[in-house]
Amino acid sequence: MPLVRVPATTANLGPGFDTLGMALDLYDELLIEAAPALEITVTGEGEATIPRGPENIAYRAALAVFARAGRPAVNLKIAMYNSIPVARGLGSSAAALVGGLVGANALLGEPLSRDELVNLATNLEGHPDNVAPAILGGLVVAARDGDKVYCRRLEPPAGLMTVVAIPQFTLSTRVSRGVLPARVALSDAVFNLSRVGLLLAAVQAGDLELMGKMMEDKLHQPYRLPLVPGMGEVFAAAREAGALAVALSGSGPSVIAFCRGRKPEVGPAMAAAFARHGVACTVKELAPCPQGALIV
Ligand SMILES: Nc1ncnc2c1ncn2[C@@H]1O[C@H](COP(=O)(O)OP(=O)(O)OP(=O)(O)O)[C@@H](O)[C@H]1O
Ligand SMILES: N[C@@H](CCO)C(=O)O
Repeated sequence: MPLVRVPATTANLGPGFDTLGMALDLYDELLIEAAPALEITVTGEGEATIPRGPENIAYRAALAVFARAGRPAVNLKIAMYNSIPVARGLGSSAAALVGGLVGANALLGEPLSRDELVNLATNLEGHPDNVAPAILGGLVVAARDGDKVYCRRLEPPAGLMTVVAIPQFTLSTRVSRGVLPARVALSDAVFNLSRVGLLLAAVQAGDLELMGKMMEDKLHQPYRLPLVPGMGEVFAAAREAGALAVALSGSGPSVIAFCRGRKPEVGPAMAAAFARHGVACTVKELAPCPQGALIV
C-alpha cells in the first residue's frame, strides 16, 4: 500500500511562464491501494470541496498509469492528507496528479520511468512547470515538444528562502489563464527571454543577487493584476521589507517573495499590504525542497 509524499510547487518564478518551477517544503500525502470499489477520502486542505468521484484528478492520473503500462484498470481506494492550499498557486492540482501517478506506478511495480511520468503528468496537467518539480524536486526548467517534455533539475541556490502570502480567496488556473493575451509584443518576449536565461545562469552560479534582479515579468503578471487585489502593493511591500524578488506564485493568487535566508519582516509586510485591500491571508516561510515525490 504505497504512501506518496508530494511537495508543493511554485511555477513561473517570475519570467519563466509555463517553463520554470520549484518544489517547496509543504506536502500532500496520498495512500493508494486496490479495493473492491472506488473510495476516495480527503483530510485537510480541500476536504470540503475536492471531488471524491471518478473525476478526481489523482484517481484519473492513477488510471492513466494503468493504461500506459498496459494493465487492466482496477478499483482503487485513495486516502489524501493535504497540507497544500487548493487553488492558491501552490500546485495543489499537480500534487494530486503526481500523487496518483507515482502511487499507481508503485502499486504496479514501477513499470514507468520518471521521464515517462513527467510526460504523462504534463499532458494531463497541460503545462510542465508544476508537475516536473513535483516529480523531480529542486528547481526545474522544462520545454514541451508535442507530447514529449525535455527537462532539467537544478539545485536551488544555497541560502534561498521564500515567504508566501496566501490569500483566503481561491483563483483557478483556468480563470487566471483566461485573462492572458493570445499574442504578445516582441519586446516583451525579449524582456522575458533574456531574464530566464540569466536567471538560470544565476541559479547555477549560486548568485542570489542576480537571481533576484532577473525575476521580473511582462508576459503574465501584468494581465493578472486585476485578479489579485493589492498585488502591486504587496510586491512593493515585500521588496521594501528586504526581499530579493517577488512574483505571483503560479497562476496566483498567492504572492511569493524570494529572500536571502530568513527575513521575518517580509511576511507581515505582505499581509499588511493585502489587508489594506481587504484581502485576508496566511503567511508561510517555505524553503526550496530538493526532493520530488517520494514513497515514504
Ligand atoms: N488533493 C486533490 N485531489 C483532487 N483534486 C484536487 C486536489 N487538490 C486540488 N485539486 C483540484 O485542483 C483544482 C485546483 O487546481 P488549480 O490548477 O486551479 O490550482 P493550483 O494547482 O492550486 O494552483 P497553481 O496551478 O496555480 O499552482 C481544485 O479545484 C481541485 O478540484
Ligand atoms: N504556468 C502556469 C502555472 C499555473 O499552475 C500559469 O501561470 O498559468
